[in-house]
Amino acid sequence: MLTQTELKQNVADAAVEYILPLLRPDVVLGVGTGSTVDLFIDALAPYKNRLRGAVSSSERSTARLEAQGIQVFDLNQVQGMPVYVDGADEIDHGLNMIKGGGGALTREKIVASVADQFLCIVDESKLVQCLGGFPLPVEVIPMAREAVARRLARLGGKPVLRAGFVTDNACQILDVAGLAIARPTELESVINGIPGVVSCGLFAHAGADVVLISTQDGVRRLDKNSS
Ligand SMILES: O=C(CO)[C@H](O)[C@H](O)COP(=O)(O)O
Repeated sequence: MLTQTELKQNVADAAVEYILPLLRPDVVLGVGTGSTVDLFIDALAPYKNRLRGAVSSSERSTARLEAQGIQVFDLNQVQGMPVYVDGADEIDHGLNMIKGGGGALTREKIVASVADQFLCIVDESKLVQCLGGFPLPVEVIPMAREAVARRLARLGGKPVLRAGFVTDNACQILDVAGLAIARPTELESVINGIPGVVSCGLFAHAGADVVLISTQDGVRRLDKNSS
């Protein structure tokens, strides 16, 4: 029986296999945040001379990339990237995701938006029929926190401040349990439209293009257009 860490290692290795054909000396990769991505960064390190570098979605990943000798570029220095690699807290069969368990959702969404494709890497515990078991992270501007929390409660959620946590954007996170996420695209728009919300952890307007799922029987792949 593989442990969750071993499952994450296997999908990190599979992600490196996936991106190897895309590497060229002028290529910059988009890199997400989290424990699965940490393993991906380490697995990528032996190939660092085959790429120009990376754009990172968090201070955490920047530190890990630089420790592995992979150059990190500011997004403003980069025109585009062939692929963005990141984990998820939940993903459904339509490749809609909940992200932000690590609190990096806003930068993740920004970097992903510049990439040609989003490669999601998860272990099988993250694949769900319907999103919402994992409380939805919502990044808020601190002065709007309580006003946003009231609006989220009116949508049926139970927002809880992530205590002691400050995002890389000097903002706060409300983790919202209890939301019925039958229509993720609509809910993403509604929450993003609340004044004071920086972004919410629903990735439905721009979900994953490909997901690699680590299982006890190996890594399997789902593509957006075939799922
Ligand atoms: O969205 C994220 C960080 O903001 C991560 O991708 C998500 O939390 C999954 O993390 P892990 O790979 O540690 O399970």
